[in-house]
Amino acid sequence: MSLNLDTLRQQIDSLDHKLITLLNERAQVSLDIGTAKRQNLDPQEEENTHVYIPGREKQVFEKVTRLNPGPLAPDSLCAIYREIMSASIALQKDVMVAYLGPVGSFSHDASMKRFGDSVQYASQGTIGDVFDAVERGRCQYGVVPFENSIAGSVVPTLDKFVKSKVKIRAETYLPVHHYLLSKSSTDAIRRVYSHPVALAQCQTFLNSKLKGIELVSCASTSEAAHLASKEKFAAAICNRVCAEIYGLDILHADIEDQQDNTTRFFIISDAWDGPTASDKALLMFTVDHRLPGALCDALKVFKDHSLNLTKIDSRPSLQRPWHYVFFVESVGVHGDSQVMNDVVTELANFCLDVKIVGTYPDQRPQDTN
Ligand SMILES: O=C(O)C(=O)C[C@]1(C(=O)O)C=C[C@@H](O)C=C1
Repeated sequence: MSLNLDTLRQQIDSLDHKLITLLNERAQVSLDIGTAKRQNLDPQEEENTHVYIPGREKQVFEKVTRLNPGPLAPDSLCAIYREIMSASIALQKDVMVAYLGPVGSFSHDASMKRFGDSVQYASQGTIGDVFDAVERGRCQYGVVPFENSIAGSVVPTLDKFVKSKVKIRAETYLPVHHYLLSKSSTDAIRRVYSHPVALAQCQTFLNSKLKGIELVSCASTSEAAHLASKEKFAAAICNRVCAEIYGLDILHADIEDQQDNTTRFFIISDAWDGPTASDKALLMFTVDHRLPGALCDALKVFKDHSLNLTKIDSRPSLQRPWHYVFFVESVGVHGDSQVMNDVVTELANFCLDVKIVGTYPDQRPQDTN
């Protein structure tokens, strides 16, 4: 049977008509949800209402993936739904998201994948600036890198959590692939710019293809691309999108030492959300080092409550020399639950400070569970 192009396009036109009607019906319901969220609140509370609900979004993504009969690829359908919900957020409220810029950084990529195109973004110079933008209320949400699967914890983020009042509302995982971008050819490159963590992730490539070339650290990979675009014999190691943004050519793709290189980001805000089917909680506590076995006792509290730990790290407390703040993330528990309440009470018996830094839906990629 031969297919007629005009007839097929008429079918598409008719389907688009239905889609637009349905999308607007959905948008109207979303507006009503926005009104419901503000019901019975005083003006100050109304201003602080949260329209971004990570647990509900996780549910929607799971549902559309489950319902998808094909031929649309699951990732394509999720990308469409990302934008539908982004528009939905923007209809309910003006939302501003702070990220570590400039445009084209991995933080920018993570933010766009999390919030979509319809919200507004504010590029920040440092991770500290992202925290400050949220803490001072200039942005309702901020996106900060927390840890990388090769390079480990992002120290400036941990240190900011020690001092800041912001809370973690969501987590998101971004596969990280590095590209060598330049205006010149590989042979002519005299200098390579990148973020130190990215340079550390591309050691094998650098040693084989650019041995002995000057490596220059900068604040972000997109800043590196910006610098490389201004110099004739320079290159940057950065995200693919920087090629278009900064007018650079792709010389080498996927140059990271490990192909499953992934960075976990936190979405920070002034409040976390209610429990979902599967949550995590990140706690921070300082143990009194004069008590023998204090750390062991602290960790035993989690064991006693059958809580599985997914992350443990420590940083100097910045308040007392040789006192350490421990970060412990547990899975299968929400920060507002009775279990977490008991854990905090028991920890307080031998820890100097105990704080829940955040609680958020478990978004680990399937293969890391
Ligand atoms: O369910 C909500 O609370 C909504 O605001 C609706 C909706 C959606 O469009 O589905 C929009 C934004 C939220 O982040 C989650 C879901």
